[in-house]
This record gives sequence, C-alpha cells and structure tokens, in this order.
Amino acid sequence: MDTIEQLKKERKKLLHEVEALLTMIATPVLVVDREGAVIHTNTVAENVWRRSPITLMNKRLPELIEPAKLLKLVQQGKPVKDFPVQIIDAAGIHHPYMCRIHPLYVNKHVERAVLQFTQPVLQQGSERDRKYTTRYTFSDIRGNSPAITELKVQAQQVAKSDSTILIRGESGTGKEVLAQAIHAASHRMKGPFVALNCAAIPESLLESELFGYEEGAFTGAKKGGKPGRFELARGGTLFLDEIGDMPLFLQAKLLRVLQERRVERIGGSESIPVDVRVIAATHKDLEAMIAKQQFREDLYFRLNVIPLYIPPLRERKEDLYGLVDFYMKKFADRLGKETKRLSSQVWKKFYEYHWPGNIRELENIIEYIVNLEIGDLVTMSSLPASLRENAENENGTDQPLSVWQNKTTLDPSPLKIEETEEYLIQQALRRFGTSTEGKRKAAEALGISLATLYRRLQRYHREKKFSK
Ligand SMILES: Nc1ncnc2c1ncn2[C@@H]1O[C@H](COP(=O)(O)OP(=O)(O)OP(=O)(O)O)[C@@H](O)[C@H]1O
Repeated sequence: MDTIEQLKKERKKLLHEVEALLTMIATPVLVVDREGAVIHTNTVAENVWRRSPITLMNKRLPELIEPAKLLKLVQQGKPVKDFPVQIIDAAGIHHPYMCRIHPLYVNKHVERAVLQFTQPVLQQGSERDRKYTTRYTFSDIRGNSPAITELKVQAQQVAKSDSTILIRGESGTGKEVLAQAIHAASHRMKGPFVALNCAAIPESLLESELFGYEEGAFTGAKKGGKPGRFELARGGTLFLDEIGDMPLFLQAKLLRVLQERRVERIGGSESIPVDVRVIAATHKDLEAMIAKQQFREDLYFRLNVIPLYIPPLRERKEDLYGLVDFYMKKFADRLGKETKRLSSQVWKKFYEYHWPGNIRELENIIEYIVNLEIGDLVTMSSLPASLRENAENENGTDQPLSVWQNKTTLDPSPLKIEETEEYLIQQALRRFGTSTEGKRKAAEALGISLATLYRRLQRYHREKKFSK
C-alpha cells in the first residue's frame, strides 16, 4: 500500500515536472500516443491552436494538423526533423510550421511521441517579414490616464481575436501605434503587419495597391504581376489607415473581400484566399459621411465590429507629464544632449494648450526644444512660434488651473515637482471626485499608491492649497 502511495506521489511529481518543462518551451509542443491522441500540450500550443488544454487533449492529430501522413510517421517511430505541416486552429485557419518528431519507446515499441513545431525558416527571414514588422507594443503606449488605461485593457483583450477593429481618433493620437501593438499581442505576431494609408495613395493606384494585379492587366503593369497588400498581409494584419478617404467604388470591393475572405487580382481570374485580420482607422466622422452617402453603411458595420476610440491629448492632460518626460529622455539620448527642465510658464502653456496635433505635435515640440535650447531651462521664448501664438490666442477650452490662477505674477523659475504633482492630483480628483473610491481611482490613474495620495493631500492641506 505504502509503495503504491509512494509510486502515485512520484508519478504526480513527475507530471508536474513535465508540465513545468513544457511551459518553458517557447514553441508549440504536443505529446501524443500512438493513436495520435493528445496527452500533453504547452501554453504556446494552446495559443497557436487557440484551444484550451482540455479541448486539445480531446483531439487526435488528424483534427489538428495536416497532412494526415504525420500520424503515420509517428506510428512508424522514426525520428523526423523539419517535416512541413499546417497547424489548423480553432477557426480553421492554417498556419505553416515545421514539425520535429521525437518518438518514445517502451520495450522497443513506439508508445508515444513528442512533437515540436517551429516556424518555417524561410518565412521568418523572408523579405516580406522583414519589411512588414512592427515597432510598437503595448508597453510603448505611454500614459496612465483612466482613458488610456481602459483603452489598453480593452485592446489587449481584443488582440487575441481575429475580429475586425475600427480605431477612431484625431490625427496624431496614436492610431497606428495602437494597431501595431494589437498585432504584436495577437497570435498573428509572427506574420506581417502591412499598413496602407488610403489618403496618401492616388485613387487610381489604390485599387491595385490593395488587391494587386496580373501581368498585362493594364499598360505599365509589371511583368509577372504584383501582389496587393491583402496578399502581402496573409497570416498577419492589414492596417487600413484613413479608411474614410477610400473612394466609394473601392469601398464596395473592399466589402466583398471582407465578406468572402478572398481577393482577385486586377485582370486575374483566380480567387485567392486571404487569411488577414483587418484593422481600419480614421479621424473622420464616418456616421456623418454615411448620412451624406460618402461612406457605405454596410462597410461601416463590417469594419466597426470592435470600435476603439483614442481620446485627444487635450482630454487626458494627466498624461502630459509622463509624455514630456518620455520624449525629453528619448531625444536627449538620441541627440546626445542633456534633458531640459520646463519653466512654470511653459508647463502652464502645455496644460492650457489644446494640442490639435496631439502626441505627434508634442513629440515634435520636445524634439525642437532639445535641439535648440542651449541652457537646461526651457522658457517661453524657447518654444516654437506656432505654439506661442496659438497659446496666446487660446480662449482656454479647459478650466483655469487654480495653482497658477492664484499667483499674481508668474515666476519663470522651473515648476517645482510638488506643483506639478499637485496639479495632477487636483485634475484627477476633479475627475473622480473626493470620495474614498474617487481617491482610490485617482491614485490608480496617477500610478501612485493610495497612501501616497493621502500623504500628498495632507501636505497640500497643511499648505492651505486644497479647499477640500
Ligand atoms: N500613447 C503614446 N505613447 C507614446 N507615443 C505615442 C503614443 N501615441 C502616439 N505616439 C506617437 O505619436 C506619433 C503619432 O502616432 P500615430 O502615427 O500612430 O498617430 P495616428 O493617430 O495614426 O496619426 P494619423 O491619423 O495622422 O495617421 C508617433 O510618432 C508615435 O510614436
């Protein structure tokens, strides 16, 4: 009895060890019996097949992988290296992989096999993949404001699916950055991220850019034809920027491709299956365009399966401090210069300004400042004229800041860190309220603990700056 218990314990320990080892392997792994039934999997395999471990373990090889010959190879018990297969995920999408079979023998009989899958080398290093890679992940999306935090959580969730996404937001808010981050967090991360700006390409060329063409399709068509962006994005993500600028006749064609998941090159007769996730983006008011019959309503519904909205910078000024700090360090580093401090007046302008160009504008201004400023203090005179003029003409779309309002003269000394903190805390409390729950949310949005928020409030209270 004791020995049986002991054996059971040993077996359990061994199982845990096997599971731990499998999770540490960065490629999909399946352990199968000689009938091809799955016995163990690892997390990467679950992600690639997009199935839970239980579902995977209820399947046999022919349901999960093509060609069926793989099972024969397992049963023959020959070690195999680099056998090309297609992994079939839960949605029926095929992913090319190379399979390595490591047979396991008991008394000279094949009992089981460990199958390891790697991405085909050709695809990994192909020109297409090098050209169409992403630069951004979710960690590159700066900002702790509630709006951005919520957006990131939402986007991370939808990254896992293949549904079409429509990103809305003003120019420069980071629509492409978000689209790239979604791709990089999706199961398509190893596939290409192909972007097409519908506003930047002349109407006459847009169709062939999107769908490609066959040789001789029109005068000037390249020999051998050319694949369109849909084809180039196969196995990956197609980012259609400025979708609101797509002409109506192409909207109809795009709708068809999205419905049928197949494209036909211009001048071609073959219909090519395209396994592509589409993310579209626009700063335009598509609903108003639909009302004016400038945008097809059916395409709108097809695209707007998952709507994501990036608020403009002026609506999340809590993010300004972190963004300035980030870009200051980035450009100082890149240009081999020291980071600069902003005077209180400059901070005031930054918080009051309505940032029509959003983060792109802020990024450009900081680059300008780091380039031109000689001293380490940035004063009003160091700002680009456009910002100074704009700021002077502003009626102020935001509430005036009491911290600065209370001052009769603005002192050009650098804004003290306490003042900036105080401003951010005020803003956050204005937004969430001063109840305990409000304070908790404010602390979370500011990225500080509740205890720190209380300590700061006590300090401001002592200084009679907060009216409570
Ligand atoms: N949250 C963010 N954190 C850091 N940088 C950001 C963020 N959002 C945007 N950026 C930066 O702002 C710039 C503009 O971003 P992006 O091109 O994605 O904007 P967009 O909304 O697609 O603009 P457009 O509509 O004009 O194409 C980029 O240089 C990007 O690095």
